[in-house]
Order: sequence, then C-alpha cells, then structure tokens
Amino acid sequence: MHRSASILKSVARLKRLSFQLIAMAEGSTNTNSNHVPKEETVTAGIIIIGDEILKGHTQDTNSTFMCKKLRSLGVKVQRISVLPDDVDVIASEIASFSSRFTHVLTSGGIGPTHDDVTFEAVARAFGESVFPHPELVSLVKKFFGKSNMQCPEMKLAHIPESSQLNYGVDKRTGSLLKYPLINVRNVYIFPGIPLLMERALEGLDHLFRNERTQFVSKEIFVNADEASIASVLNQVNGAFKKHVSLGSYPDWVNNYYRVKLTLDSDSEQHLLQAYHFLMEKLPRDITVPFVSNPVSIAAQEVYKLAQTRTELGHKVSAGLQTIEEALGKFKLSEICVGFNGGKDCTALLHLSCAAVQRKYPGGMEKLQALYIRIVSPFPEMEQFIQDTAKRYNLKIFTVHGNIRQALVDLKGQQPELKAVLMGTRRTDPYSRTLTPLCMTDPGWPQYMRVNPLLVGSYFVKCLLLQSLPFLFYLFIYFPLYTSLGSMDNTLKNPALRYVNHIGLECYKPAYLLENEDDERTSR
Ligand SMILES: Cc1cc2nc3c(=O)[nH]c(=O)nc-3n(C[C@H](O)[C@H](O)[C@H](O)COP(=O)(O)OP(=O)(O)OC[C@H]3O[C@@H](n4cnc5c(N)ncnc54)[C@H](O)[C@@H]3O)c2cc1C
Ligand SMILES: NC(=O)C1=CN([C@@H]2O[C@H](COP(=O)(O)OP(=O)(O)OC[C@H]3O[C@@H](n4cnc5c(N)ncnc54)[C@H](O)[C@@H]3O)[C@@H](O)[C@H]2O)C=CC1
Ligand SMILES: [Co+2]
Ligand SMILES: [K+]
Ligand SMILES: [Mg+2]
Repeated sequence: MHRSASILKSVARLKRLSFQLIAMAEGSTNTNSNHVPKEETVTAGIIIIGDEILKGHTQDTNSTFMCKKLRSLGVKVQRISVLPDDVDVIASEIASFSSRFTHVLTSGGIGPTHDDVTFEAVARAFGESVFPHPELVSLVKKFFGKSNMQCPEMKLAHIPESSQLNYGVDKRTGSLLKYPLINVRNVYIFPGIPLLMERALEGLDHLFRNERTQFVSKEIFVNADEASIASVLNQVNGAFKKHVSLGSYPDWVNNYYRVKLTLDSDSEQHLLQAYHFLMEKLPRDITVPFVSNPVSIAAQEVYKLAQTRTELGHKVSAGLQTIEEALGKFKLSEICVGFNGGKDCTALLHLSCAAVQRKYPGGMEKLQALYIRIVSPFPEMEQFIQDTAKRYNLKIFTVHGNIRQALVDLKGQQPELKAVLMGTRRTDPYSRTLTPLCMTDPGWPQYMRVNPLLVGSYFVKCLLLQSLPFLFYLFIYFPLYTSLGSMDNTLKNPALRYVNHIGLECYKPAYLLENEDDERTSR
C-alpha cells in the first residue's frame, strides 16, 4: 500500500479512538444530577490589581490560574477586571463586583510598599477602616522579627475591621499554611505573587467548591478555514446555545490543525448531544485526532492502540513488550530513557510512560531520563526537553560531551543506573544487528540498551507522534528537520517545504515525509 494512503487509513482509525478519549471531563462527570438552572449558578468576578500589568511589564497569569481552578470547582467566572494601584478605583470596582457575583477574588497590592493599597480599598468599599489585627500583628512579629507598629512589614497586618482569616491546607504536606487568606464579606484578598496566590487558592478551594455543578468540555480540532465551517457552527449554536457554549479558535502557526472548536456545558448529556450533532454536520475528512493532555491518558491510549489488529497495533504491542521485559528485569530506579528531544525517543518516552503507568499505578513513581548534552544544541530543543520533562514529570540526568565519555561520567554520578531505553531504529547507523535488549559494545561503559522501537518503521513513529499532538510544538520549531543533530549539521529538509494558505513559507510536519530515504538528506 502506498505510504500516505496507509497513514490516512490509520489516522482515520486513530481519529475514532481519540474522539472517545478527547472527552476530557474537568472533574468527574455525573450525568443526571449536575444540571443547575441558571439562577443557582455560582459565579465569580476576578479583580487583578497592579500598575505593572497595565503597563505590560508583568504578564497576568493569576487570572488564568484562578479561572481554571474555579471552573474545576464548579464556579462560573463572569468578569476579570485589571486595575491600577488606585484606592478609589479599586474600592468602587470591589463594591460593584461584590454585589454582582457570588465570590470576588482580588490579586495583588497587599505588600508593604506605597503602591499596595488593596486592604484600604476593600475597607473603603464597605465603609470600614483598616486596623492592626492582633493575630496578624503577632504573625508579622514572628515572620519578620519586627514589633514596631510603624515598620513597613506591619502594613501587612492592617486589614479591614470585618476581616476573616482563613488558614488553608498545604496540599503537599497536609499541614496548615502559616499565613492566612483574608476575606471581607464575599471578597477574598489574594497576594499577587503567583506562587503565594496559587498556594492559597489550592489550600482553600473548599471555600469556593460548588458540589452541584461540574463543568464538562470537549475539544475538536479541524483542518479547514473557520469561514468554511461557520454555517455548521451557527446550526450547532442555534440548536444548543441554551445549555452548551461553542467556541471556535483559529491558530495560524500550527502545522497540524487550523481551528480548535470547544464545547462546554454543565450537563454531560447536553454536551454529548451537541458533540454528536456537530460531528454529524462537519465534513468527515476535516477533523484531526488531537488530545490536549496525552500524558494523563498515555497508558489507556497506548494499550488500546496496541490491541488494534493493525500493523501499527502489532508494532506498538511489540514495543510495549520490550519495555515491560526491561521493567521486569530492572527496578525503576535502575532504568532511564535516553532522551535528546528527537521524535523517536519522544515516541519511546510516551510508550515507556504508558508501561510505567500500567505497572506502577498511582503516578507516584518518577520515570528517569538521560540527556547527553552535545556541543551547541538548539535552544528550542533544550526548551522542548525541559517542557517534556515537566509534562512527563521526569527526573532528568544531564551529562555533557560525546556519548561514550558522557556514559563514563554517568557511571560515576549515577552508579545505580543499569539500563537505558533508546529510540534507536533498525535503519539507524550501526544498528542493523541490535536486538531488543543488548549490552553496550565492548569498550563502552556497560549498560543494558533497551530498544523497543527497532521493529518500528518510520511511519509507525509518525503515527505515534500523531497521537502525541503536543509534539507539534516541536514541529512548529523544527518542521524542517527530520533528523536532528546540532545546529552545525542539521539543515532544512526541502522535501517538506510548501507555501501555506496565507502565503507564508512553511514546512510540513516531519511525519508527512513521503519517502523514508529523504529522512537523512538534511544532514
Ligand atoms: C545509552 C547509549 C549507549 C550506547 N551504546 C553504544 C554502543 O555500545 N556501541 C556503539 O557503537 N554506540 C553506542 N551508542 C551510540 C549510538 O549507537 C548512536 O551512535 C547514537 O545514539 C546516535 O545515534 P543516531 O545518530 O541514530 O541518533 P538518534 O536516532 O537520535 O539516537 C538513537 C537513540 O539514542 C538515544 N540518544 C541519542 N542521543 C542522545 C543524547 N544526546 N542524550 C540521550 N540519549 C540519546 C535516544 O534514545 C535516541 O532515540 C550509545 C548511545 C547511547 C545513548
Ligand atoms: N507569606 C504570605 O503568604 C504572604 C506574604 N505577603 C507579602 O506581601 C508582599 C507581596 O504582596 P503582593 O500583593 O503579592 O504584592 P504586589 O502587588 O506588589 O505583587 C507582587 C509581585 O507579584 C506580581 N504580580 C502581581 N499580580 C500579578 C498577576 N496578576 N499575574 C502575575 N504576577 C503578578 C507583581 O508583578 C509583583 O512582582 C510580599 O512582601 C510578601 O512577603 C503578603 C501576603 C501573604
Ligand atoms: Co505503496
Ligand atoms: K509592591
Ligand atoms: Mg502591586
């Protein structure tokens, strides 16, 4: 069969698979009891305070965090307001928000300097004054060692008269947080420092949790212009807007899809109805399989793929068996994934993550990775390695220099390591005689090399990559490179060049390379 035809066929299969998986419930889903009539909706308004945000010096990340968190708690955020450090402006917005929304969350302006005026503004909004709260006075004494009531630190202890103090729980340790979150009526006054704000909101999420509402979402990715699907979207919106909100978000730099459609509801039943209606109306061949957070469902997805009676299924299954064999022979602390950010080892990482999730459920065990840092790596590639390490919660060992010397150093630094999972393929240089599990060659530091992808041909990994859509980050920066070396020896691959629908020069994702022989033409 012709390669691209077979890829398309398998993509269609994957599509069907992924759509069952895309249904990302934000929280558990209760089909019957979770539909709340509008008047019972629990709402929130967010007030972001700080000159630095209006000047563009600081990017507001706090409202994004708050919105996500509140939504997961069943709270509907209806407004975000960004204000300067001005007492009157803040006071009037607080008074207005407080009467319109169930909860008001403010961020910033509670530090010791002249521009921190939030407590004063909240007091003014409710016709109160600030006073030195004894409990906070003693906390300030304890933390800063200052008891002079005029010292800057003591400003933190001056809060509105009707303030309440809420001590959250540190979710990582289970102990109470040392500094309280202050609220006045329905206004919760958070610090601006993202770390402090996030910790306080996480630790006090019970203050906001609305058990009656669970929001559910679905995403659909489309490879077509927005305009060409506008009439379909109108129909869906017309039929379902009462219960389901439909969004359409074009992305001009993504090489993989052009529009992300979102469906959101507080009723899973309505969400599914709208979803099926939409899928029926959309032309079949324009939707793209895409999962936003593939890591959390790696095991489920990969093992499902392994069970399909396709060439891809058989190869994934064989790869998993090799990984499982290694996991049987070695402790997790003795194994690492050789990871240089390339597509092969990223596909391998995903398979390994699936096998580890399966063998060690609960997500407490960290998968280890080895990154041998060559001379002049691509900065974007290093960024990708960091992002991936975070995404997969990896413990990464970085060693420098040429591979053989780096492995010698590794022996000294991490004596417990015994095996390295590698993304090597049969067609790689010097790899024709490799077996799935084989020791390094004589003269090399002794490690068990585990090669789960030997069996895979190029297109197998391409398909795996298609089930790893976040990798398109990689393809956005490296669409041109199908084979990665350092900046000095890797060039654009002309076989992938094209001019896109708005006239920009683009490079197709590497997985679309038609001819496997072209793979190394860029080196
Ligand atoms: C752990 C290990 C053991 C090796 N043992 C031998 C040996 O016994 N005999 C021998 O001749 N050669 C050995 N090599 C070298 C290997 O055969 C390749 O020459 C080298 O990996 C580059 O291969 P490639 O050009 O095909 O690149 P790739 O296709 O990028 O490399 C194949 C796989 O090697 C791993 N890898 C490659 N580069 C890195 C890196 N910078 N950091 C972390 N992992 C990386 C990845 O898992 C990757 O998928 C070893 C390499 C490694 C990483
Ligand atoms: N230990 C604790 O829990 C608490 C400590 N404090 C103290 O208060 C001071 C900080 O008070 P803040 O109200 O945080 O002061 P602030 O308003 O001056 O903000 C502090 C920092 O957070 C950034 N920031 C503000 N809003 C942001 C947003 N929306 N998104 C991303 N970043 C944002 C700012 O740019 C600034 O760098 C510190 O001195 C701290 O020690 C205050 C309250 C609690
Ligand atoms: Co053919
Ligand atoms: K400040
Ligand atoms: Mg400030």
